[in-house]
Parts: sequence; C-alpha cells; structure tokens
Amino acid sequence: MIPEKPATKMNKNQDKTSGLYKIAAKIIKKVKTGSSYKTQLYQAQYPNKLTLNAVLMNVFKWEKVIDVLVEKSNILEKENNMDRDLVYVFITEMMWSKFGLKGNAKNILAIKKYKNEFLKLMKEHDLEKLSGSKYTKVLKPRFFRVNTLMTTIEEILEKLSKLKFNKLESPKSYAEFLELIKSDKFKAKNVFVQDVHIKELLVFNSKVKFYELEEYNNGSLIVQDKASCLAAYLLNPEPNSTVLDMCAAPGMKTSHLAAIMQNKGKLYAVDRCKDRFNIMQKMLERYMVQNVETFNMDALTFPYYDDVKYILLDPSCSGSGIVDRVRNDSSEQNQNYFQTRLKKLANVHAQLLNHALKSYPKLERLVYSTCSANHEENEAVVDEALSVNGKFKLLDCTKIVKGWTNKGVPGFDCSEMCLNAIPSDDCTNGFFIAVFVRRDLEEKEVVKQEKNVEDIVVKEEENIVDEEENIADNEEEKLIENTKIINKKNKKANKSIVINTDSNVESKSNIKKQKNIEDNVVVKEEQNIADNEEEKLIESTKIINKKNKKANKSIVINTDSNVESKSNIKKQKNIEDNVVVKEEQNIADNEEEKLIESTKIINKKNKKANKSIVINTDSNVESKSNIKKQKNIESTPIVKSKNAKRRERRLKLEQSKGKNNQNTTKVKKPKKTKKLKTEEI
Ligand SMILES: C[S@@+](CC[C@H](N)C(=O)[O-])C[C@H]1O[C@@H](n2cnc3c(N)ncnc32)[C@H](O)[C@@H]1O
Repeated sequence: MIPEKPATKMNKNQDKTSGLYKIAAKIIKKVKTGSSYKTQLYQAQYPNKLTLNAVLMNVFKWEKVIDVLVEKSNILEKENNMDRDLVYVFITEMMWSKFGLKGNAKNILAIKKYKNEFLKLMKEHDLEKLSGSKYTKVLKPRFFRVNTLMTTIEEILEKLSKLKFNKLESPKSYAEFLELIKSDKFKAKNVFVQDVHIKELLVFNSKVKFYELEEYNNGSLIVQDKASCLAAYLLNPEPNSTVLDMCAAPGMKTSHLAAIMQNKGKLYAVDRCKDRFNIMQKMLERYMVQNVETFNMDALTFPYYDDVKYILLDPSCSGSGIVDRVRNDSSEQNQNYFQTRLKKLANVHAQLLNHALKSYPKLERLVYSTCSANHEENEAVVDEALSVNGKFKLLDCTKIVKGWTNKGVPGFDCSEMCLNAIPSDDCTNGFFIAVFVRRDLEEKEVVKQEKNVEDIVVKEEENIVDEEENIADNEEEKLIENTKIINKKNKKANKSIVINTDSNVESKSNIKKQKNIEDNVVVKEEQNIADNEEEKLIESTKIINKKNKKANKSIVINTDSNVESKSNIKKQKNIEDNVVVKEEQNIADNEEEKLIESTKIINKKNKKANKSIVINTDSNVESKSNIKKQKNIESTPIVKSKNAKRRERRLKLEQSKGKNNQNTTKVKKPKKTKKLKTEEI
C-alpha cells in the first residue's frame, strides 16, 4: 500500500499560504481603524512585502464587487461568521489572483464552494464594472527623473530614441500638458513627453516599465512621481550652498536636491529611522550623490546650525494623498481615532517646522511638504508656523510652478500661497507644498526672477526634439535576478563601499574616543561632474521660457538657479569631467514600499557577499566630535547659551576649514556619513 503523503509537510505549506492571507486580513483591519497602510506593510511579519502588497492591492481593487458578492450570497452568516476581512482576501485570491486561492484549510475549502455562485452573480449583475475602487481609480502617468548626476537628458533622449520611443512635442502650457497626458494619444506605450515644469522629468504611460534598461538599473533613470519632485524643484538650492534635508529617508528628494546642486556644496540628510536611514545610504550611493553627509538621528537634535541656507522638511504624514495607497476608513466609528492620529502628526510637523524656522540663522528658504490630503497636517501647520515666525513669509508656489491651479484648501491664511497636487487633476500623487522665505530676502528673490526674464528675452534658443520607443515588463523575479547579476558585477569590480567599522583600525579608535557614537561610515570615492550640464540646463530653460513668453508672458522656470548657474559655468569651465561608472542595483516599482523592499534584498545580498570597504576621514572624526559635543541638545534652542555660541563659532571655523579642503579636492571627493546613536522613534 502506498503510504499517504506525510501530513506534516502538507500542513506546513498550508500554514505558509494561509499565513499570507491572515496577515493581509489583519492589515486590512488595522488600516480600516486608522493605521497607516505603509506602516502596517513595513511591520508585517511576512518576508515578501511585494507579494503581500500585491494581495492587498487586489483586495482593494475588487472591494466593491466583493461587497455585493458577500451580501447577495450571505456567505458570512452561512459560514459561521467567518472573519470578514479574511473572507475578502480569500474571495479576491480565488476569483482574481493569477495563482488562485491556495490551501486546503477548512475555511478555504468552505469559500471555494462559492466560486460558481460568485461567477453567476458577477454576470447577472454586471459587477465587473465596479472594480477599480476608490483606491485605484486615478490613472497616473509614470514619471522618470533623469539623474543628472550620472547622465544627461540628451543621453537619455538619445537612448530612448534608439529604443524607438516617440517623444511628443512638449506643450507650451501646463493646461495643454495635462490635456496631452490624459488624451488617447498618450495611451500608446511607446510615447513620452518632457515635463512642462521639471525638464529632467520624462513622462510616460503608466504601463511603461524599464526593468531591463541599463539606465534604469544603474540609477541614471529614477522613478519618481512629479509631486515628489516638486519639493526639491521649489527649494531650488544653489550649487555650493548648504542644504538640510530634515526627514530624508529613503532619499528620493535628497538625491534630487543633489542633482539640482550639481553635487556641489553641502547636503545634510537626516533621518531618525534606522532601517530607512540604511536604505537611504545605499540609494544615495547608487545615485552617485557625493555632496551629502547622512545622519541617523532626530532632526530636532541635529547640531549643525550655522551655514544652512535651505531646508527641506518632508515629515512622515498620514499619507492620505498617495494614489494607490489605502485610505483610512472614513466611517463614523473610526473618525475619532483618525482625528487623534492626525492631531499627533500635525503636532510633530509643527514642532519640526518651528524648530527649522527658529534654529538656523542663515536660513533663507524652506520647503514644507507632505503627501497628505488633510489640512490638519498642511495648511493648519503652515498658518501656525507663520504666526510665530514673523521673519518668514510664503512664496506663491503656483506662480513658480507656472500654470498650476490647485492651491491650498480655502479658509486658511496661507491657502493662496500653497500648492496642492490633486491626483485627478494633476495626474500625480496627492501632495502639499509651502515655500517659506525670509522676509528680508523676498525682494532679492523677485529681483533675481526679473533679471532672469530680461536675460532670456535677449537670447535665442533651439528646441530639442527627439523620437523613441518602448520597453518591457516588471516582476519580482526579474528584480531579484537583476540584483544577482549586479551584485556579481559589483563583486568583480569590487567597487562597493559600505558599512561597519569593526575591521577598521582607525574607526575602532574613533569608537573608543567617541564612546557613545556608533560608527557606521560609508564613504564613496568618486566625483561626477557632468559635461556641459549647466549649459544644457540653461539651454532647456531658455527654450521653455521662450515658449512661455510667447504663450503668456510667463515667469521663468528654474529662475533662481539660472543666473547663478551661468556664473557657475564660467567658474567651472575648466573642471574636467570624471564620471566614474559605479555599481548598480535593481529596484522594483515606483512605490516607495517596493523600492525599500528591494533595496533591503539587495543590501542583504551585498552583506552576504561581504564587499564592504570602510574608510574613515578626518572630517568625519571632526564632525563626530562636534556631534558628541552637541549630543545633549534636546529641543529647539531658541535662546542659545554662551557655550552654544562658542561651539558654533568653532564649528564655523572647522567647517570653513573643511570647505577649503573640499575646494582643493579636484576629482575625488569622499562622501561622509555618520550614524549617530539617537533615541528610537
Ligand atoms: C515622508 S518620509 C521622507 C521621504 C523622503 N523625503 C524622500 O523623498 O525619500 C518621512 C521621513 O521622516 C522621518 N522622520 C520623521 N520624524 C523625524 C524626525 N524628528 N527626525 C528625523 N527624521 C524624522 C521618518 O523616519 C521618514 O523616513
């Protein structure tokens, strides 16, 4: 007699499968009671977040259909009040997952009996049309940002042309641009258009994925929603200035800032969440960001005050603006919970914003952004900050982002000056931005803009027109496969850099000296100064300006940096390009969660491959010691002590020393990274 298959193995598989379903159901429940989807996904005890996300997204897509199926079939009552959320997961998997509903557990078998009845109901009531749900109804285009730290727009356009992508003529106004990307013309997979505001942003149909494109895999082309790009675009820091990104991880906006700064100057990237911080380090490395120093600490205790001129504040929010992300249940019983959570978040935002506006004596411009659609986290926070920080006022965002019509929610003092990105109108994620400028500098800003307009009137430009084509598909398998290949390459090239200092004698001694500071130094040794990049920047800006002018006497795009850039070009004319081709990895989809997930996989692999090199620099030690000196700073230092002032003077001196050193470093400029031990979130 043939023995039966061992029950244990079977049970194990069953358990594994139903584990995914149970976790998915648990997340749905938590999100319905006000938890953030993203946080729940991160924290879920399920290793494959991509799969988990896919299961959940499918449930939300079919939710309305399932509502009807459940009601009409009376399944919950018939099946002894089985958990509603679990039933929703089972039904989704059974009806619409390409893998089907797996397992033989009692409750799974019970659901499977309903398949025919459900199919019949679907047909009878034409339920399919209900799919798509409130969570996924906005079809966004896919935005790819050209990483100008690694390539040029022209190079990417050329590549796309070779791939037979067809570049549509850039519309003259934002209204026309929106019309175009919502039109049937844009449904083709092989067309794209350059964004009307952010010239390094290329806009494709949502189906376009570049998982097989070298430029995508090596970080030259980055998936980044336009709304997210607007934050760095509106901050628009000058090259060679000092910028602080207070809530930086995973580093998407930091890398954009570095690109705008052309890798020149100082960029401090701070984040208090260790996991996200680690991912950011990898990302910035991969995107060849070289003017950054990263800090794993609470931004409220970040000790460098003196030379910060620009701040980006993009704090953790309720995330209600993100398309494709589950919104919080607005049913009455959850409102209290949600309101309390909103209040807490808004308080944290206000604390960070006030700290930023008060603590940095040379601060000229600050961008406050959230991906929330809730005014509690947006307009209300801005109004409050303005009321207690008289030195600052707001710039009118929609005047800078020409043609943008969605301003702040009416009813607040700041409403008219803020920018809201509304998915259904702007084809982006939901987003909110306010730009603070120091009052006494506002005049300067205006003069700069006017000067720039005059400049452009005098000059002539050309248009860049190109054509190109298409590409393939995604998938987790591909991602992992690519990652393997890349890691192999990395191993061969031995180019990666990272992490722990245990093996490093110098670091060890630093650890001793600095007792409370954990060393985690990532140093990169290349510098990438793109070829006539600045000329190109000005060139395209001029084109846009000319078009805008013709269309409507518009204000210039990229205005602040233009004048500066020109003079920088002169200054930099003789700088040689030295583009060091670097390691690559592959990242998943455009969702931040996926990005983080894949980076984690890659990190694990890199770690296994043991490729890390650690370099410690003098300036690191210096900075660390500064941090140590400042480590007791707990909150906003509104009144500075004599000691603090002395410390700042010393810091200034040390930093200017560092600046001089940097200026003399022609090609190789190490990226410094410090990880500080701070309180957990
Ligand atoms: C919306 S995310 C930032 C996204 C990031 N700007 C980007 O573009 O990739 C918010 C980040 O703020 C961090 N954060 C929240 N409060 C913080 C604080 N007090 N200090 C430092 N980081 C903080 C969180 O850990 C989280 O990584």
